[in-house]
Amino acid sequence: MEMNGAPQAMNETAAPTVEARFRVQWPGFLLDVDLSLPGRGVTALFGHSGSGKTTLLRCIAGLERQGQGHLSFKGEVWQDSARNSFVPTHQRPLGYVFQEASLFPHLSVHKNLIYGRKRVGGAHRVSLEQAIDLLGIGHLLDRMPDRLSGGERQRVAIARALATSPRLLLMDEPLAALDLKRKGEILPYLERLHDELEIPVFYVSHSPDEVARLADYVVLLSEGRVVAEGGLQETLARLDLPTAFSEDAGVVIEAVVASHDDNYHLSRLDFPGGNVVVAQRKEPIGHRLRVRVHARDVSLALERATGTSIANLLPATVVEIADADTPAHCLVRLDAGGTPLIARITRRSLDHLGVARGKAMWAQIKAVALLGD
Ligand SMILES: Nc1ncnc2c1ncn2[C@@H]1O[C@H](COP(=O)(O)OP(=O)(O)OP(=O)(O)O)[C@@H](O)[C@H]1O
Repeated sequence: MEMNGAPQAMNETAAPTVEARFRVQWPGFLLDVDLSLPGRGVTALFGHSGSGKTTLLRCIAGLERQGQGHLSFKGEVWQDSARNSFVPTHQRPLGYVFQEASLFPHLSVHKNLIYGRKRVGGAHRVSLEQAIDLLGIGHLLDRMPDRLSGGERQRVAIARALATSPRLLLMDEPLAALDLKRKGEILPYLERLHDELEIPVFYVSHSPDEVARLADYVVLLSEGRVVAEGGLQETLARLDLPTAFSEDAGVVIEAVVASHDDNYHLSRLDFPGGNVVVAQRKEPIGHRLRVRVHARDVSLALERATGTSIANLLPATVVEIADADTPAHCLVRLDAGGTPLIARITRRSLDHLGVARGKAMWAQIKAVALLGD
């Protein structure tokens, strides 16, 4: 199980306000999508390398003119190929953050930020101070870009994109060029953006961890097509998607810190359908957290086990059984009082326990790992 300070809106799927239809043909590749995306929160564009994530983001930015497309943002039409209308990139109110921060090398951090800001003129929805504060770069303003670490450079690039007061923020694997440690440093800032700004973010990633941590809505792409789209929790719990076959298969639960046990250094996190006890958290009672439960860390029992060191037992009903990545295993989707869980168990256990749809069982969450601490 993994957890982090959570974005708040995981289960709220706002009315679709970004309508995107594109058909772009490259030699040997066709992007063909028809999407209705939420106009708030973080939408992850997720898929393997070459699935078309960047091409889709570039289409939304107006950087791909060839091909057919229709794009409307909150009722404003940015592209309608059938009517030959196309709002050029520089007139679209968007910020774009690339894998590698592209700062002007001859300008200080502060001047880089000001430069981006000048471009938009009047309407400033995000103040410069707010952008600096959100990304924690106040102490870096006088530095030149070549004196920044990779993570700091990327934070400046994100602040610069924000300083342009975008109505839509596009991020193309903003953490891809960073090592694990730097990624860990930047993720909390991205979470803050999510929590504190109203700007919708389209976030390209092929990292299940990043998606679990940041996204509210997920678009799964494969070979230029949309394989699935929907709220994060429902989409991760689907057994018919390639995500279910990966090492990282599992669900995300939104929980609330319910109590702390100072004696044993534990905290209890509540969610619809139950609770889990984890190593003590620093967040106050009432704080919302995202909890990631990997399928490989969930086992099943017929009865509530006693005399075991396993603490986290939840009553759950079997909803669906599907193949897993090896013939020896299968995936079982469970409903724990409204919260979906996936267990990866052996076929032998499946038969042995008589696991079947509708059966009431106990799910045991075996391992607890924390993400983002
Ligand atoms: N300008 C272009 N001309 C020709 N082919 C292109 C062009 N841009 C992208 N492609 C091809 O389109 C396909 C999708 O590429 P895209 O970069 O959108 O995928 P991706 O999912 O973002 O991949 P990655 O995760 O590796 O960045 C790839 O096969 C790529 O080679």
